[in-house]
Amino acid sequence: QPRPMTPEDLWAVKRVGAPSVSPDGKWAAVEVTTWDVPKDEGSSQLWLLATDGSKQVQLTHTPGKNAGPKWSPDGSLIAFTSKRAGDDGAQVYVIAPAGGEARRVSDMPMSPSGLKWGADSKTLYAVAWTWPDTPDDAGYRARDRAEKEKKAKAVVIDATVYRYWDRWLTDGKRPVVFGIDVAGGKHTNLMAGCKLHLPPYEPGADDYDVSPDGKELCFVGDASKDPGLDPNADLFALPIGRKGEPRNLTADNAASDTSPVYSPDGKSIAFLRQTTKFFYADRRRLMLHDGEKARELTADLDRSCSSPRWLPDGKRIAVEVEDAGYVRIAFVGLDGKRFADATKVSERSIDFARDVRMGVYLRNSFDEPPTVFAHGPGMKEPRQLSHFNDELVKSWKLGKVESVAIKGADDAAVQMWVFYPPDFDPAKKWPLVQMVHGGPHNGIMSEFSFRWNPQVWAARGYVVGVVNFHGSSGFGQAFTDSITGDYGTKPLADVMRATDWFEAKPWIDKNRMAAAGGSYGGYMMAWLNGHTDRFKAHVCHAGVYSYHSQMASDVVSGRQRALGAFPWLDMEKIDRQSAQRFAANFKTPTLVLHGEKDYRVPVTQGFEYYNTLRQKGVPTRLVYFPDENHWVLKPQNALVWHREVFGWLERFIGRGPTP
Ligand SMILES: CSCC[C@H](NC(C)=O)C(=O)N[C@@H](C)C(=O)N[C@@H](CO)C(=O)O
Repeated sequence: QPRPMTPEDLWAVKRVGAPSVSPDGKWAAVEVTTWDVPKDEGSSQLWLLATDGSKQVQLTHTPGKNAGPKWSPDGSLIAFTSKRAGDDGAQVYVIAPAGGEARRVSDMPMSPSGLKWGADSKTLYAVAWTWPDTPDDAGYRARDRAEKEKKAKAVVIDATVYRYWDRWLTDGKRPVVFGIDVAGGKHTNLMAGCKLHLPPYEPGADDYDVSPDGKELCFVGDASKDPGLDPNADLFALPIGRKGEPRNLTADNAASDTSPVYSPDGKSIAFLRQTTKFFYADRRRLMLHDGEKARELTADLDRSCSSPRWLPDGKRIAVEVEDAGYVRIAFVGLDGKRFADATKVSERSIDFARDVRMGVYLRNSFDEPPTVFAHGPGMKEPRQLSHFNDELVKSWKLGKVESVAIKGADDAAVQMWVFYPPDFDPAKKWPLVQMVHGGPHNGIMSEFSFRWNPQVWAARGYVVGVVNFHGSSGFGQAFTDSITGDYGTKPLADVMRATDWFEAKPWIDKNRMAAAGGSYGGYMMAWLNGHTDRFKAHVCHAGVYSYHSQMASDVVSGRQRALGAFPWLDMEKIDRQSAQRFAANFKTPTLVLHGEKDYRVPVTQGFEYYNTLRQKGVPTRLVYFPDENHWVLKPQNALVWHREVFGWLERFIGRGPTP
């Protein structure tokens, strides 16, 4: 008998990672993560999925994390990272697709990640953090020991960016690319002595590529004087195994150039380009560099591209594109011609078989956790390969999801998702929760969320509205950029107009409406509190309370563009966009939640908001997570989060239809 979905279900889902397909297209390797909630621990194992859909076979059994499988071009091995007995940190392992014992390839003092194979299947490449002045392992180990033995824990900072997300960047280590010999395990820092490094933010396989002949590394680096102050990520080509300086391939562009991938013949490099500085949501264009110059392939596409991947024919490049509520994989020809399916699901992480026409990718939607599918000639429809969650998904009684077009700020068309409770009866009156997304330049696509999952909220008996308000991604660049310099006004108007839309429905109980949001969505909670009393309760997770206080964020450069001014040049402008300015109006009971390791919206923002509400006598409660960052990622904490959030909503707007 199907039943409503619960927060526990989010931890019962087996979380499937990006597939890697065998060259002959017969198998896909994936990482599958399962969670032991009582132990608060995750474990990842590798599985093989037959692309004829006939079977799924577990390949690794060692407890812990076996991560990021990559199939070798000759088909003989699958590389992955794992921390096993005797390893200080994760190392590179290989395993035969037929199974058996995995073999440790690397023995590095650091933990490599972001693996890629060389075209000859003899070399693996990986990202690892090291000190620029410790070229060998002995030097690294000595420095590592010395750092750990230091009694003084004080950190002296003279960099612009010194921490990112939840990691301090003050130990002097920087991410670089290593080459690792698969047979002997010898590792070499390919960037030793070149003075550049990968961006120290979330370095990974997308930040570099190696030419098919193994003679050149192309990596993302930043040669500007102070990349924190004036960022300019560029692509650099560096000879491997011979002397040579890195050559800047994208010096003509002052903004960000990223995600290089060599064409199968090695003659060109596909990559992504932004042209507006200080704007993280600038449209990412798909570019092609022929060794001399670059040209854009998506000039007529008013959408942002990510994750470029060559098709083996060398004539097309696949990119992921957010488009009006869905993530689509678009195939872009070298002449700029494009093709993308218009399915009502989202698709990501495609990998192509080398020797046959076969693409394997992840499909997901609001109703379906990431699931592996294959598509190739002879298949009328994409074929489902993974079945880890079939039974669980079948056990859920999910409500209907609708996409509606409303008139938002300035009467402009704005898209909103509406989630109905599983037992929705339009003859009854239901409480409403407006769930406001973060960013602000994110969009809510039809994807399965493991944190803010609207279906879980709808299952509690709420109608849930999710507005892709002005500023959201996936609706064109002008829409994304339409809140620059005025972060609050249009998104507020959109949420209010969306709430009018709901209020006009006979099935909404106007007296039982609440709003909830995280990060920028949390900003919108405090902003709503200063501007309206129509909601009976708010939930504010990791919210930006004051844009003055965001000077303590890990990312500071760029806010002058977002907010329209540097604070010292127009303090009033920053103040006008800060929710704090409207504190005199605060009346709405608010649950505030925040994590200590949140460097994006520092935890003091949560304290400021909570303390203000408390001093004013507005009902409030603070849920503090000492071991979480901007997001709540641990199962036990996530269950507390949901218990507190749902408890708060129930206290002020109840749940289910009005009796
Ligand atoms: C496209 S992600 C948003 C990035 C944004 N960057 C900066 C420099 O502010 C950001 O981190 N915004 C947060 C305040 C936020 O709203 N985060 C969202 C999205 O990651 C969240 O849901 O956590």
